[in-house]
Amino acid sequence: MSIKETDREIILTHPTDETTSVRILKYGATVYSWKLKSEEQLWLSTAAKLDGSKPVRGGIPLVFPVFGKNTTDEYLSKLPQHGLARNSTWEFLGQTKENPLAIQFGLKPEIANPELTKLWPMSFLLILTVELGADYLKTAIEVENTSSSKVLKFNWLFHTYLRIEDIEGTMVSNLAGMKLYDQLLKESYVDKHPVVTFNQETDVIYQNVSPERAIQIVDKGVQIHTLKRFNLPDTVVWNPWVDKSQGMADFEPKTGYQQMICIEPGHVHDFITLAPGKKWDAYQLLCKEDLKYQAIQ
Ligand SMILES: O=P(O)(O)OC[C@H]1O[C@@H](O)[C@H](O)[C@@H](O)[C@@H]1O
Repeated sequence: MSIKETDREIILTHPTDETTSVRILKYGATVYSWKLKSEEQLWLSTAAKLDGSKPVRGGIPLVFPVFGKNTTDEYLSKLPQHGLARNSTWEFLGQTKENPLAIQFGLKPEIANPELTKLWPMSFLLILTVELGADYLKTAIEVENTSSSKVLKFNWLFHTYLRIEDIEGTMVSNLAGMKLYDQLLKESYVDKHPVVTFNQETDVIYQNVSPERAIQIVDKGVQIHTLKRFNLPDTVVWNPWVDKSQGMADFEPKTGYQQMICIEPGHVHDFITLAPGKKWDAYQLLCKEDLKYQAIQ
């Protein structure tokens, strides 16, 4: 059977290759494992809580309706960092496609975390589609404003933790020449480096990254992950390095920052505003592709 449902999760196995699978928790609709030909592609902390007591440290947590901690909006500012989608239990809606195999999860205020919807009393419907291909994983989101009178204002982000071998031998290509906001320096500037490399804590938001640019994670000259995006103009690049990892109780092992890099496609630099009854959609696609350096404009 290609789809297995338990109380806490859904496990998809590729119909023609049982070494390719994806596991999704109902809590947060969090993809927490993606094995491609037996090899795990995502990073997951060994101390991650998978019991619904806390957002998952690893995999692909979903960030909605706010990225980070908002301080200005009347309602969004009341929500915890990264919103309410990653700490709500979603409804499993079932299979939508057989080949490639796809399933859906839904979230609406009636079933979302009541402590949080109380703080952000908006009408919305989120549909997450997870599609498992023989050589890719696609996560697609549709947001609908189900209110008949109020505008829905939100951020969206796939908080993707990719597994890598060694952060110091890793680089990220095709972000050069982009404007970024450095969340640590609290400064904006244009990244003039030909590739992104890592030797300290990094927390930056690249803005207006063209969808034509496939973001590639390269380990010692070899492509290990390729990330494609639709309707997600911003890309957050995050690695907590030594001190920040020490401060996160659910980040284990403490040396784990060497084996992970978060490349997070989203719409976070500004808010999406949806008129009553309207829908917005976006996706990220993780795959493998030959190394391709794209021209810097
Ligand atoms: O600890 P959290 O809430 O999961 O956030 C982890 C990180 O998420 C990243 O998206 C942010 O850019 C970082 O600033 C943040 O530290």
